[in-house]
Amino acid sequence: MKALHFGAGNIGRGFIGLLLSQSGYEVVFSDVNESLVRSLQERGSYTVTIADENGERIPVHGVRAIDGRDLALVAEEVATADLVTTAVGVPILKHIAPGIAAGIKLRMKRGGSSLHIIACENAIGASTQLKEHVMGLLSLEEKQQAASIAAFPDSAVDRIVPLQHHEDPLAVTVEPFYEWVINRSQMFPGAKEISGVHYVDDLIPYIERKLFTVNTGHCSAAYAGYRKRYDTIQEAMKDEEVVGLVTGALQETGSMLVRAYGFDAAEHEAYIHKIVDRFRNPYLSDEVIRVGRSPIRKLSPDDRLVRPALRAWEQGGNIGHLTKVMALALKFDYAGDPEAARLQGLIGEKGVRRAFAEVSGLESDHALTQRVMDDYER
Ligand SMILES: NC(=O)c1ccc[n+]([C@@H]2O[C@H](COP(=O)([O-])OP(=O)(O)OC[C@H]3O[C@@H](n4cnc5c(N)ncnc54)[C@H](O)[C@@H]3O)[C@@H](O)[C@H]2O)c1
Ligand SMILES: O=P(O)(O)OC[C@@H](O)[C@@H](O)[C@H](O)[C@H](O)CO
Repeated sequence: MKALHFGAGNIGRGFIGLLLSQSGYEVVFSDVNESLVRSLQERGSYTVTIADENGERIPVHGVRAIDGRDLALVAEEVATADLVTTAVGVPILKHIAPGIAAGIKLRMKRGGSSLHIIACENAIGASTQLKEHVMGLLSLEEKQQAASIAAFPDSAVDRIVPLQHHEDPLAVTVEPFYEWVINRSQMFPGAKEISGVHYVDDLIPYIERKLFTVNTGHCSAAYAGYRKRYDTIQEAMKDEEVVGLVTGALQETGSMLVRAYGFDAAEHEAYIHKIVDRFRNPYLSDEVIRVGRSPIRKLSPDDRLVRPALRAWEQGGNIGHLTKVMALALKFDYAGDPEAARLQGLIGEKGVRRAFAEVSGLESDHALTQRVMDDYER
């Protein structure tokens, strides 16, 4: 059994590649980072270290890697894979679509079996987004045929994997916790299950609970931490003011989620506590610039700040901490982050109100925009 995984980065090696290998797949990574691909080709293995008091080291053997820029090679691997997964970042999905589309065409020509293609990205409906990119590259006839051979189940993935700074370029340190949830209702019947994955028939409550708790809380710590000149989330989480903002934002998204999905309030509170503890993990060093990366994406309409805040506001709930985090995101001016630089350019060019309206999809005179602007001025 072979799994082709796009993106041999932190989550690719530290979570998806590891789980697929433990599940009996031969893992083939496709990546555009030449030195990473070369190291994987030369060594064919790497080590995952669990960031806790035991520091268990888990070897992952028998992996291969291909150059993701070689379209023919990518297509051949897609055509012969038993599973395709991705962890490349949402904006990259459109760039891997041509290789996947070419692979599906090849597979159809050869009369190959059905295939699941699962995007493991931090977004609602990431596999569906990938499907749209892929289907957009097929003719009408190919699209009809592809629908019976390729399915794109959405998924939610959760494991904190920081930027890695080791002598060994393939070594990856990850937190002990992980959760991978896949929408079974978008899969072909009778598919082999990946061990360690939780299959559900309705993914939306799971992905929203994850994105609007783990990722809302995480970026709250990152943007507040950046403002207070902390380097890592772990340092920021020692500051009671940062913790107050994080837990305040999570109370706001939590109340919204409990109202929207009928989650048990006490269980959700325990979920929040567990996540805040994960941010504090002393065995990890997770930089605020990673967690705050891509502020335009994080301020976009369906992401971890605007969507839960708008929904909470519509429900008549509190949003005072969330608007403050959005204001802090507008002040995330780390020059090494292309989106942060673009956002600061937009603010300089159009003013902060119009820049926020543009990235958030909210009207300039929306009540929520006004509250973000008030916090920004403060
Ligand atoms: N790191 C985490 O804690 C974490 C947890 C859950 C989800 N995620 C999500 O997983 C995704 C990847 O995050 P990451 O932290 O692993 O990032 P990363 O930068 O470590 O890894 C991304 C990899 O994709 C590769 N890539 C870029 N363009 C490519 C292409 N065209 N073809 C093949 N590979 C390509 C990069 O070279 C890189 O190795 C993101 O969507 C992120 O939101 C990350
Ligand atoms: O990957 P991003 O940029 O969407 O978000 C940064 C972090 O919050 C994220 O990578 C978390 O570490 C991860 O989502 C935990 O499961």
